[in-house]
Amino acid sequence: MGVHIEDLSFSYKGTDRLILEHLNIDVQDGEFVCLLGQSGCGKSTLLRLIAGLESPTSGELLFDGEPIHGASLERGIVFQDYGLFPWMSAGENILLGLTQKFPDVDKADLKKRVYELLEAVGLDAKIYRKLPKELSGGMKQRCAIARAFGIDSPMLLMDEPFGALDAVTRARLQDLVLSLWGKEEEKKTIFFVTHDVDEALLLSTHIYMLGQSPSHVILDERIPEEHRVTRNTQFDDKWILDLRNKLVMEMNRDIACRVE
Ligand SMILES: Nc1ncnc2c1ncn2[C@@H]1O[C@H](COP(=O)(O)OP(=O)(O)OP(=O)(O)O)[C@@H](O)[C@H]1O
Repeated sequence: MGVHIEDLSFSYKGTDRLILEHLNIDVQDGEFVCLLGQSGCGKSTLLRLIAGLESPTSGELLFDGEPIHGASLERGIVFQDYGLFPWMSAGENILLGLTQKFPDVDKADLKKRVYELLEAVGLDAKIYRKLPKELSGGMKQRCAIARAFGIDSPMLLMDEPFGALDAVTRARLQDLVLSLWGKEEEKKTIFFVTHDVDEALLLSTHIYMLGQSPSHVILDERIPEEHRVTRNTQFDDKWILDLRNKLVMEMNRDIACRVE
């Protein structure tokens, strides 16, 4: 489902510092959107607004044409720190999400679905009974992704989900999310926060770069289907390389503005 943001400004309650100012965003159903920008520029804040955890100070924020009022299972969230309850097993964490979303479905059927989801994210059935502390970071994030895709929200908000992972695990999970997103007939709309230009170019169909203080959109780039790249072709496409240079230059310019 699409998101339309018009002239949005935002300050956290009890403060008068503007974090976001005159922000405009237009995202269509099924797009994979990456939010790029320097640390502290307001990417997570924007995600919290779309999640319904904060409300705009002024301006318009519409989800599927309607204003957002509070959090909803229509918009799943995946955090960098996995967001798993430490006292529940991995399987129970995934099951909890399914029970909340599908309260009328038989528990045994939901449990079966948890095993299917574990398999879909490349985890052994034995993981069901493990506590999060017994799992590696990559395994925990696979569980969080299984939970998010299991809930089957039309929109997924991912806040630097791979930021704490090593490069190899990160690459595997990028491929996993892309393949889960790509194989769905009705694709989820994904908002994915990252600092990493190459990650954004690999994953997204649409990139927004946010500038700092207060944050606003400094670049809005859609990646046409014919220029979608894979890990192996990432550096072959001239159009993508030009876009990469543009993104890196804008990011550097934004850092320089801040330093001066
Ligand atoms: N609850 C809060 N109350 C007041 N200010 C906040 C709150 N949360 C974040 N901020 C401020 O809002 C600004 C934007 O923070 P935000 O976490 O959205 O940035 P970010 O781009 O996601 O950063 P990073 O990439 O480092 O995660 C920062 O200056 C931060 O200090």
